[in-house]
Amino acid sequence: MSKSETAGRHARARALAERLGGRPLVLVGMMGAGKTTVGRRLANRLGRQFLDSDEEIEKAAHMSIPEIFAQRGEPEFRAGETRVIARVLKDTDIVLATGGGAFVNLETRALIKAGALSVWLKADADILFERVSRRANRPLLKTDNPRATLEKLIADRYPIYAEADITVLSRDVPHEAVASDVINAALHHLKT
Ligand SMILES: Nc1ncnc2c1ncn2[C@@H]1O[C@H](COP(=O)(O)OP(=O)(O)OP(=O)(O)O)[C@@H](O)[C@H]1O
Ligand SMILES: O=C(O)C1=C[C@@H](O)[C@@H](O)[C@H](O)C1
Ligand SMILES: [Mg+2]
Repeated sequence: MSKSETAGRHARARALAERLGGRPLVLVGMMGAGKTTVGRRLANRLGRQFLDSDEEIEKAAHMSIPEIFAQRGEPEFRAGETRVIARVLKDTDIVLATGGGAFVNLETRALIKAGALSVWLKADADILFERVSRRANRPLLKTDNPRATLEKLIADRYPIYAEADITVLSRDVPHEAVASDVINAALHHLKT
């Protein structure tokens, strides 16, 4: 990347940090969309703290997500997710990566919509399936046909994710490039 491209990239990140003011930036979307990996880079570029709701829940429960699902069940996980997101959104100067189901929950979605700029990281089923297949840490996909389960989740959830303020395609390009796409789309959204 040339010096002027790098300078332009820094300038856009600074401009977005200013325009966001005291609003958290929240990434939503399916498991494997890249919310955690892209979110970390985004926070770094914006000079903000990065938080991940899945990690916060694991810390609070002293258990991994698969253990929480197995020992407490999904409803308890969702209740914990809402609590954690309400708590971390009090801190405005953050980038928050949410778990894949967080925005689908009515109460959690209302919390995010009320105070944050929400960004849907969207990817198609082939990309998501390839990415989530790398690690067996998604309890919702522990079914006889994980691909069909993923497609059902996509069909159910995409109309809901579409309620986010902005949609950005999570392409199979370096994470930095997806982070740049988020910055550009957010700047565009906040200008209009
Ligand atoms: N743009 C990308 N190109 C290639 N691989 C990617 C990209 N974004 C994410 N990945 C890979 O996909 C996998 C899942 O990404 P990540 O954990 O960030 O997703 P997530 O949206 O946080 O999922 P979850 O909802 O389960 O937490 C990781 O191995 C990550 O490196
Ligand atoms: O899509 C989902 O509902 C989930 C995604 C993960 O981030 C975790 O929050 C958990 O595995 C549930
Ligand atoms: Mg994640």
